[in-house]
Amino acid sequence: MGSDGYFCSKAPQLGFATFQHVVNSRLSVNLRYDLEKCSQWERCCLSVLPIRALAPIGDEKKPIVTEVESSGEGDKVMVQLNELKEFHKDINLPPKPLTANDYPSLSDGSKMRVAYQGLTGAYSEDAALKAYPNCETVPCDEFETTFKAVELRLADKAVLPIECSIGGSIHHNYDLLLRHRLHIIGEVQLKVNHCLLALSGVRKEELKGVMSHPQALIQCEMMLNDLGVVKVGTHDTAAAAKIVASNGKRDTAAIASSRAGKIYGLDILSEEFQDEDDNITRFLILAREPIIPGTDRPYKTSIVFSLQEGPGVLFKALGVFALRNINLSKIESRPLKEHPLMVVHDSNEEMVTYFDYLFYIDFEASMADPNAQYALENLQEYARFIRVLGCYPVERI
Ligand SMILES: O=C(O)C(=O)C[C@]1(C(=O)O)C=C[C@@H](O)C=C1
Repeated sequence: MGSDGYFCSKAPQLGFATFQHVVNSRLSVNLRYDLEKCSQWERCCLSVLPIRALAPIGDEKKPIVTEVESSGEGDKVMVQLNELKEFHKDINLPPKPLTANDYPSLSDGSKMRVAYQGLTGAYSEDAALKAYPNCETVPCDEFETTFKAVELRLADKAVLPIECSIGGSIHHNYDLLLRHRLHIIGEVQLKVNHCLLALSGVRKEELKGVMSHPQALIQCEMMLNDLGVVKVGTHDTAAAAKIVASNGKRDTAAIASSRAGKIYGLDILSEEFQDEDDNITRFLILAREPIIPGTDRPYKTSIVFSLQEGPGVLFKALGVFALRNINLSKIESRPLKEHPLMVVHDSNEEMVTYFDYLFYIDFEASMADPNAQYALENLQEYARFIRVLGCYPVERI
């Protein structure tokens, strides 16, 4: 066994399952699970886990810190090609291992470090602060860096935008959820009110260009077309505000939040600049450990699966939820990159190829609910692979 992970062999007829935990290809812990004593939810996981362990999906490699240095490019985490280039603020020292005291209490969010993509003033930081008002936010260079920051214990949680009510799904982040092993432990629905920001005294008529994150540019597309300006994409909305503030150009504005305007000293030319009044972005909160699902309040479960070949398999797969009256709140498909083509034989034994997909589904039920467990057991009949990405309380806006 070459890589880290859980490996499971199941012997339900004997009443137990064996787990082997392999770390750094060396350390191995064997766990014998007594099926009689397992709750239904645990048993359901046992049956889903082997599929997950065997599925050759995603990048199994864990990031390795090979270098720690300060790039002096501001306070952002950049972990590239398995290298930690810089961690937050001004530390030049390697990250110190966390002790039990470093673990924050979940009750008030104090001391918790939450990684997000962007500069200070980005909407993702607003989402982090909405979820954990007293947290320390950790700005990161890329979305993938937020995952690595949590994996490397430089942050406790990551906040990741996953879909916008105007622009739709953020596909790259769906791919990252599968490539990494973090768990979804919550969601944040954030009302996004864009402002058109410029240097003091600038009028709209003077503008030739507007900068922002591509999602924000999409959300304000009609307004920008009316202005007749050139749209320029930036890493995040706060970065656009920072560039406009620091380059001193009076013909360029930024789309960002009013908070970003204050931070970077820009004037607001227009508020609620988005094309639709109701502009909501949904963020996921990710952590190294899953939360224990409950039934005390409405919960949502996010899964990803790929399907066996055959007619109507997707219909049957979705049927396992409909049959149990479980509502689906989201479905997204992504190409199965390692095996993009599915080869099947038709009735004349001719070879036919289809694109092959991963399906991401959010369903409105808790994994503590037997109904949801039966649905997943049933789904296994049609799936080649299933992974539970997380079960978490539903956030209503
Ligand atoms: O650029 C930011 O401020 C972000 O937090 C990213 C992001 C996104 O990726 O959708 C978040 C919310 C808004 O929809 C626009 C941009």
